[in-house]
Amino acid sequence: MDVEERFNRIARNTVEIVTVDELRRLLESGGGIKGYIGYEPSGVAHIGWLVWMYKVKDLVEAGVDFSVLEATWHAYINDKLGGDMELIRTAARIVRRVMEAAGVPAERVRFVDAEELASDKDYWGLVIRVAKRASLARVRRALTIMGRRAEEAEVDASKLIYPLMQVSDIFYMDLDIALGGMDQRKAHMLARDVAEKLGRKKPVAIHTPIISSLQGPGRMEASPGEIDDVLAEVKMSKSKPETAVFVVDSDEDIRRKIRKAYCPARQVQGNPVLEIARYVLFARDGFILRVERPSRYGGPVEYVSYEELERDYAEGRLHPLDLKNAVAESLVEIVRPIREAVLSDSTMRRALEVIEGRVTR
Ligand SMILES: Nc1ncnc2c1ncn2[C@@H]1O[C@H](COP(=O)(O)OP(=O)(O)OP(=O)(O)O)[C@@H](O)[C@H]1O
Ligand SMILES: N[C@@H](Cc1ccc(O)cc1)C(=O)O
Repeated sequence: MDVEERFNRIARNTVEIVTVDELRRLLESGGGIKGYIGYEPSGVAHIGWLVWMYKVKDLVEAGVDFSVLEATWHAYINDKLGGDMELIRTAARIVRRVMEAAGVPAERVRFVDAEELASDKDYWGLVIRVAKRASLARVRRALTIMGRRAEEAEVDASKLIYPLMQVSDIFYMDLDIALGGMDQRKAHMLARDVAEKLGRKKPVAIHTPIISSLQGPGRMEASPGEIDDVLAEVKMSKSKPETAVFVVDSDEDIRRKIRKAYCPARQVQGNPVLEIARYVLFARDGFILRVERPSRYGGPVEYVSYEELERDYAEGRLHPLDLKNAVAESLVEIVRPIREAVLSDSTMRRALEVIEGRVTR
C-alpha cells in the first residue's frame, strides 16, 4: 500500500482524527508507527466493540505496529467483575478469542497486560508526572472515559487515578497513535496537552463511531454536554444488557433484540439499527444488504452501499420492519462464527457463565 492507500484505510469509518495532518506526516515519514487501543476486560463483548476491532484490523493492514492493552487494573478501579482480578484476566482471554474470530490478525498484534506496566516503578513515576500537569477539574471531567460522571469521583478516589493511568499508558508505550471510540476523547485530548508540557510524543487520536443503545438515545436534549459526554450516556453498553447485542447472543436473541429496537420511520439520527448497518455491516468489504419483502411492498431489494440505504430509509421507501429484518439476518451471519469460536471451547464456555453472573456494572 502506498501512503494514500494506507491513509484511506486508516481513516475510513472514523469520526475524527486529531489531527489528519499529523497522521499524514507519520505515514510520509516512512518510519515505524506504534498504535494502541485499551479496553477493560470486564464482560462479554457487544457488537459496538466490532467497530474498533475492524479498525484495529485496518491499522495492522496499513502497517501500524499495534498493541492491545488489556486494562486489568483499570477494570478493577472501575468496579468491574466485583474486582476479581482472576476473572478479569479470564475475560481478557475471551476478548482475544473474539478479536481473532472477528478477523483481527492476532499474530500481528501485541497484547499487553496492564499489570505488567504497573509492575514497573517507572510507570508510576510517569503517572505522578502526568498528574502534576493535569488539573483536578480536567481529570474529573475525563471520568466519562470510564463511563462515569464527574461526581462519581467523590465515592472512591481511585477513580481519579484512572484517567492519569490511561494517559501514562500512552507515554509509557511511546505510542504515535491512540485509538478508541468517541467516548475516549477526553483521555486522548488530555494526553495531547500533557505531552506538550512533558516534552513527550503527542499521540494522534483516532476515534471510531459509537453505536447507540438499542433503546434509542432517549431524550438527547436532556443531556447537555460535549458530544463525547452525550455519547457516553446513550451508547450501547455491556453494563446495560438490554441496550446491546452481544457476540454470544443466539440467532433468536439477535432477531428479537433488533425487532424490539428503537427505529422510527425515516429517522436517521440516533437510529441504532441504521448505525449497526453503517458501522458494523457496511464496514466489511463487499457487503451487500439484502432486503426480502413481498412484492406488494416493493419486492426484494439489495443495497451495495450505506448511502443508498440511508437515502431510501430517510425518504420512506424502506419500512422500519424490513430494515430490521435485513439487518438482523446479516448480523446473525456476522455474530455466528464469533459465538461459535467462544462457545465451542468448554473452558471458555464455563468462564463465560461465571462472568455473565458477575457483571457488576
Ligand atoms: N456502543 C459502542 N459503539 C462503538 N464503540 C463502543 C461502544 N461501546 C464501547 N465502545 C468502545 O469499546 C471500547 C471499550 O469500551 P467500554 O469498555 O466502555 O465498553 P462497554 O462494553 O460499553 O463498557 P461498559 O458498559 O462497561 O462501560 C472503547 O474504545 C469504546 O469506545
Ligand atoms: N477507558 C477505556 C479503557 C482503557 C484503559 C486504559 C487505556 O490505556 C486505554 C483504554 C474504556 O473504558 O474502554
